[in-house]
Amino acid sequence: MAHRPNRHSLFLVHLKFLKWLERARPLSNGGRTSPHPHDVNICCFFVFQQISKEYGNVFSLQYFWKKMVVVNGYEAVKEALISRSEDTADRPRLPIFEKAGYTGETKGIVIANYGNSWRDHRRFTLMTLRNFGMGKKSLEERVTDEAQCLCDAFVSKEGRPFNPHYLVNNAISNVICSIAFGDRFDYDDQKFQQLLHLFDAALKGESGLLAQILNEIPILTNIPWLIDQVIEPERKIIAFLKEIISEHKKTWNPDDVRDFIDAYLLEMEKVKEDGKSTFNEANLIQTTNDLFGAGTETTTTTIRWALMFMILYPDIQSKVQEEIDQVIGRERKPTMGDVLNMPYTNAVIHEVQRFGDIIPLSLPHMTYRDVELQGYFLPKGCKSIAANCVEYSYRLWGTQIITNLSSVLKDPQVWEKPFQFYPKHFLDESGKFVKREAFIPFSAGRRVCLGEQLARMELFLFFTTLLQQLMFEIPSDHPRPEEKAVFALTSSPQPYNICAKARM
Ligand code: HEM
Repeated sequence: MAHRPNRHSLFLVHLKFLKWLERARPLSNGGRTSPHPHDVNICCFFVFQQISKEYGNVFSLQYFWKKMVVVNGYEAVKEALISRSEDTADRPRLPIFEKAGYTGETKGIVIANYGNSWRDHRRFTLMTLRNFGMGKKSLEERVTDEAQCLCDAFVSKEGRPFNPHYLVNNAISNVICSIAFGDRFDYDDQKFQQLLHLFDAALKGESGLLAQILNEIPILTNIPWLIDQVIEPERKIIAFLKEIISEHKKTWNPDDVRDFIDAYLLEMEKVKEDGKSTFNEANLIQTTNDLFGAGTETTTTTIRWALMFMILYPDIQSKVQEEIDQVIGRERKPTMGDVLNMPYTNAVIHEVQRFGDIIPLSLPHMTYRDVELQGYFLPKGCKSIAANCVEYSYRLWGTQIITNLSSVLKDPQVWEKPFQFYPKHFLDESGKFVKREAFIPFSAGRRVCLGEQLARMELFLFFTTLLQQLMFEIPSDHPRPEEKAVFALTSSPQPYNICAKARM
C-alpha cells in the first residue's frame, strides 16, 4: 500500500544545510583553507543524501504552504521523470510571472502548466527549430560561423589574460538571436549588451530569495516597490521583444519566413478564426523569451566549465587537440559528422556536463494528478488548511517535486569517480564512446529540455572550433581557478581569467 513520504520541516533542512556547509568543507578538501571543488553542489548533494539516508530516496519538505518532495538517486528520479512522466509533468504556480503578465494560457513553455497551450507551443517550437535547421547543415553552419567569431574575439586579446564569460555569452546568445530574430549582433553593439544585461538581471532577480518569498506569499506581490525589484528587468525584456515583433510585422511576408518570430506570426494568422487557439502575441513574447532564458545561460555556463577544466587539466586538453588534428586537421571546419569519429572529445564534453552539473535540481515539477512514486503517495492537491486559508487558494497547491539531477549525475552507485573530472566515465576499455543511462543533465520525460539537440550541437562545434585553433592556459601570474560553483538556479564557475594562444 502506498504511504506518504516522511516529512521534514524546511527549517530543519536549513539547519542541516548550514551544518553540512560547515562539515562538508574539511570533509571534502582534506583540511585546505580554500573550499573544495564544487562545494556548493557537493553540499546540496550531501544535505539531500544525508536526509535520504535517514528518510529514503523520496522525502518531503514543508515549503511555506506547499508540500515539496525531493526525489534522489538514479532509480527514483528515473521513475519520477520517465515511468510517471505525465503524472509529474506540471509546473508550480509562480505568481511573480503572473504580475509580469504571463497568466493562464499565456505562459509560453518553461513555466506553463501541463496542458494544451504548453503542448501546442512545445510542438510548434520544436518543429520550427527543426525547420530552421536544428539537427541539419544550415544551423550547423551558423553555429560554426559564430564559433569562429568567438575564436577571433579570443585571438584579439593577443595572449593577455581575460575573463571569457561575456564573450562566450555574446556568442551563444547570438545563436538564439539568429534563430529568433534572423540576425546576429556584433559583440560591441550597445543594444545587444543591454539585452544581455537584462536577461542576466532577470535570471538573478527571478531566482533570488525575494522572488521565492513573493512566489510563496503572493499577497506581497501587490506591494509595487517589492514586485518591481524582481520583475523590472522582465518588463524591459517584454518591451524590447514587443519592439522587435512590431518591426517584424512591418516587413512580414508569409511567403518568406525569415525566423522564429515570422513563423509564429504565420501560425497566428492561420489560426485567427479559431477561438480556442493559444497562439497570440503574449505567448509569442514569452516563448521567444524562453528560448533566450533557457538557451543562453545554460550553454554559456557549460562552455565556461569546459574552458576551465581545459586549463586545469592540460593533459586532457592536449589529448582533445591530438584527436582534433587527427580527425579534422587544422584547416577544415568541424562538423557534427565528426562526433562519431571523436570518442575522446565526445567523452570530455559529456564529462564536462556530468561534473559541471549545471542545473543540479532541474526546474521544479508538480503533480498533474495523484501519483504513487517508489511506494509513496503524492497527491495532486495539498489539502492543508493553510492553503485553503490564504487569499490565493484559487488553485489547490499541488505537490511540488524536486528531481535532484545532481544525485543522479554523481550517484556513487553508478559512476566510478563521481566527484572527479574523469572523461573515462564515457569510454570503454578500447577507447570507444559509451552512452550512460544516468547521464541526464537535460532531464528526461515529457519536460525534457526542448533545446537538447541544439545545445549538443553548440557544445561540440564551439568546443572543437576553439580547441582546434587555440591553446588555453592559466595566466602565469594568476592563481589556479577554483572549481567551486556559484549557485543561482544554474551552478556556474566563479569568475576566472584565461590566456588564449594561437596553436603552433
Ligand atoms: C547545456 C545546455 C542545456 C542544459 C544543460 C539544459 C537543461 C535543461 C533542463 C534540466 C531543463 C528542465 C527539464 C525539466 O523540467 O525536467 C530544461 C528545460 C528547457 N530547456 Fe534546456 N538546457 C540546455 C540548453 C537549452 C537550449 C539551447 C534551449 C533552447 C533552444 C533550451 C530550452 C529549454 C526549454 C524551452 C525548456 C522547458 C521545457 C518544458 O518545460 O517543456 N535549453 N533544460
